[in-house]
Amino acid sequence: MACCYSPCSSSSTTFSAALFKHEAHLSRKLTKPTTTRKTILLTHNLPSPRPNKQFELKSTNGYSRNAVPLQDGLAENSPMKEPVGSAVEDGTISSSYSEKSESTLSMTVVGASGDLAKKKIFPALFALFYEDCLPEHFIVFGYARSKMTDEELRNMISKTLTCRIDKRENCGDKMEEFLQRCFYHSGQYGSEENFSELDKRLKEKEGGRIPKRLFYLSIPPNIFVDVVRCASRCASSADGWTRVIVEKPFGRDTESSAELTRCLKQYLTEDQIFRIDHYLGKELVENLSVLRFSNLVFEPLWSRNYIRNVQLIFSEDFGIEGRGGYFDHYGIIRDIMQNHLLQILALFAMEPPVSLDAEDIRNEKVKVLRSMRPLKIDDIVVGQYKGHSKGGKFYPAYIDDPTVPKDSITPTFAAAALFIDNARWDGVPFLMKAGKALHTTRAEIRVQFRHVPGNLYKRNFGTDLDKATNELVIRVQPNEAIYLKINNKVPGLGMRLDRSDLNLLYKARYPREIPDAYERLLLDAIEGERRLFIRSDELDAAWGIFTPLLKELEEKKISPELYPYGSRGPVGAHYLAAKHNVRWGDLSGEES
Ligand SMILES: NC(=O)C1=CN([C@@H]2O[C@H](COP(=O)(O)OP(=O)(O)OC[C@H]3O[C@@H](n4cnc5c(N)ncnc54)[C@H](OP(=O)(O)O)[C@@H]3O)[C@@H](O)[C@H]2O)C=CC1
Ligand SMILES: O=C1O[C@H](COP(=O)(O)O)[C@@H](O)[C@H](O)[C@H]1O
Repeated sequence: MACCYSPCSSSSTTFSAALFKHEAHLSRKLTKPTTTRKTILLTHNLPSPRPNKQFELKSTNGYSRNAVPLQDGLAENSPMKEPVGSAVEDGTISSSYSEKSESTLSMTVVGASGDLAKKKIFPALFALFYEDCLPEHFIVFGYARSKMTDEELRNMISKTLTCRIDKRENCGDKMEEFLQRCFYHSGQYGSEENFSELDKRLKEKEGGRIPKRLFYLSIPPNIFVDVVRCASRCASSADGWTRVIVEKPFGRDTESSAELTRCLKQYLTEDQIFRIDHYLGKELVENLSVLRFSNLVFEPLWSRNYIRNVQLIFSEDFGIEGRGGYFDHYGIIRDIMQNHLLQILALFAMEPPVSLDAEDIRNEKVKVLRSMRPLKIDDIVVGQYKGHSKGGKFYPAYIDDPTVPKDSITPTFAAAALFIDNARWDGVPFLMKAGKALHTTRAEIRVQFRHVPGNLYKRNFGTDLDKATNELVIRVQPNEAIYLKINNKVPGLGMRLDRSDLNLLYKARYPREIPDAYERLLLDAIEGERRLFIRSDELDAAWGIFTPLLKELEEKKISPELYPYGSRGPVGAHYLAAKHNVRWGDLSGEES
């Protein structure tokens, strides 16, 4: 496939040299993990020369925020050879330590006029500001081609900012304060001149403080590399750090993803790249490891010995609604399965990591992904929604959308059976199902346990023993919950058994608003915490599972099974599950 990104430029030797140097440094770092941890502990115990509110915060992995390594890949000419404010191993403090409070955070949302920026990024930044999670000195720049003044940007984003339902004090004042820190610069995505102008404006606002610059690429993927080239050459931080959050899609297959990574790495080092998968920022996905590794009752059951199958289910009750320009080129397998559902699967199935350090966790995720069998055509069912009338209303087919070609065979639904060929999971089907325009909107993990051996109450269950097995449901959204289906005696003199739920319903137990996934992820990127971002080898392993299948589907032009808008999806999904002796938990009729 031809490179869809702009050709890497002539000065790449300089960057490659920097990259080489940095990778050498990184590999030293990776082979000496204890050094990093020692540094963290030392940093923990250091008195802060000046109180800084950042020092009171906790990063999302539970470490003190300043315990998270701030060290990033440094550009060739950067004078910053040690992270600002870091402690060295003998307990001394680097000379620039006291300057830390004199640094400033500059966030540039590239593609600020777009849907994601308005819907998610600006509101998440405001929520962080509202919760006092941003440093004292910060600014937010919007960048896009659309012409807008600072005031017009503020106007635009003010429409989507909200205060937490449970915390409304000073909402208006806080919003105004936040908006005053927001600015806009209009420019082309591939223009170094325009990025130099942005740099100038950033510097004006940074007021001589050490800049920590975060760029969020909220733009179509074909311009990622252009932006990274311009930002790294003309608007990166000379003496602080520069990080780039990259939105999906990270390519369409193994080759294009590797090419994207190769092109990005002409200008950035791996640890400057924050590949976002917003499902990793969701509360219940974040809780998965806590559930597994901090409760004795779950982890011992977490294997082929007790688990019959695992189901990862995503559904939306609306269709593509004008996003066909993007979606038709990718389809549901790339849009949801290869990233969101596979990331959940990796966290679910990985071995216990050595620690909560980003690299320890990501190493385990890579291992489990690499143990997975590449998908075959027999392991998948694809579907596409068709028009349907209900209650006097007509719901259009996928191909009725003006942004979709009339003869499109892009799947809007897929169900797949995946297998992990390792000792823990040998033979356990991991079923995935993802679809648009279905009967409900939901994302959940269902764990179906094996039958109780020699069950004394067998005759109380009738013939369908599957129905009597325990099922653990982790409902990611909506109505976050964790519940365990158990068998219970119905109170009374007889011996009648009943299916009941041990139910942890979040809104009942934790009556406060759950932060949006983007808040957690932005905060982590600001803090340099990489645990919830995708490393390049992880991405490569993920594509390895799906690429052969995606190619075969496209080469053979496999037609999707049509299903009515608002239905439960194609019947083929049931046959696929049945082939592996599985019944979809969400369709059992007793779902909560
Ligand atoms: N929207 C969502 O819910 C989600 C989006 N994403 C990803 O986030 C990124 C941004 O998404 P979204 O905001 O929806 O995208 P948009 O299509 O809204 O694009 C964002 C901005 O990029 C500019 N742009 C759009 N098309 C082009 C083009 N062909 N060439 C150059 N510039 C263009 C426009 O700004 P201007 O014309 O002013 O320059 C636009 O406002 C994408 O990578 C997407 O895949 C990921 C998950 C969910
Ligand atoms: O990444 C994507 O996610 C959304 C669903 O996200 P959610 O947080 O609302 O569940 C999906 O609609 C979109 O197609 C996809 O690109």
